[in-house]
Amino acid sequence: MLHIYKDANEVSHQLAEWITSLIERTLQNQDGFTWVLTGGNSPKQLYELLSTSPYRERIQWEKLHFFWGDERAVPFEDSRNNARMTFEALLNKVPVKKEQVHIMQTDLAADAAAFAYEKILHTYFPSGNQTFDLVLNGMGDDAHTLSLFPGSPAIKEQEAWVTSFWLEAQDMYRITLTAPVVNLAKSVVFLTFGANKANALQHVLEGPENIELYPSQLIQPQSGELHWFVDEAAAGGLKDKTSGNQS
Ligand SMILES: O=C1O[C@H](COP(=O)(O)O)[C@@H](O)[C@H](O)[C@H]1O
Repeated sequence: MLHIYKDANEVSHQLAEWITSLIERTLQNQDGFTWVLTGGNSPKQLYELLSTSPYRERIQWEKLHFFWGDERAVPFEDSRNNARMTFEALLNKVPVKKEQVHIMQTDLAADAAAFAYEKILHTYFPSGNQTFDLVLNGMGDDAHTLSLFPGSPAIKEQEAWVTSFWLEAQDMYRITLTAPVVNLAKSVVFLTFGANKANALQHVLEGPENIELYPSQLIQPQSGELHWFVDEAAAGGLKDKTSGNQS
């Protein structure tokens, strides 16, 4: 489902409400909530909002379990590290214990970190039939999501839930969840705003399938929900701007 709002600020506020309501509804029927966080720049305002009233008080933080969709294989202290950004914007400001938070261990070699992370995921989801309650994704202006970059080996992974690879363009290893594990989630939501994303969004939502060029097309939950929270600028290239179901 496509949700279009005026600007980045409104997208972030609306998504903060949507996520908080999802957590409240879910915890009425189960005892925990597993949430994959995204990195990059787009979610910073969202994270900061969630750490403040009314969301801070509404969310039962002690029942949440946090994961990341991807990581730059740089030390936690490095400003490019996704987990570091998330701690600064959210996790340092809310009452969560370290046992609830599962960062990708960038102090290990990337392939070892991926292997270790996959083991953690299988302890949470032993059946392998359904995974996270929520996956929050961003999308780059090149239509990448997570660290599933155009032309990268990670977009071809059909078995492993976590993989790693050398990203030549950024001179670093990346560690990422793969499409198979994300597509087993109950809800996946993309947070995408800015005119620089319009071309990619139009191709991803309305263009022919081409996952090599537009990896975000890989994210098609098998039984879960797929939502896009976007602003008018990012939606500028869409032929169909009606909020509602998109393929
Ligand atoms: O490199 C990354 O980019 C994507 C998109 O970031 P954004 O700032 O354009 O939203 C992000 O979702 C991912 O976690 C990150 O590693």
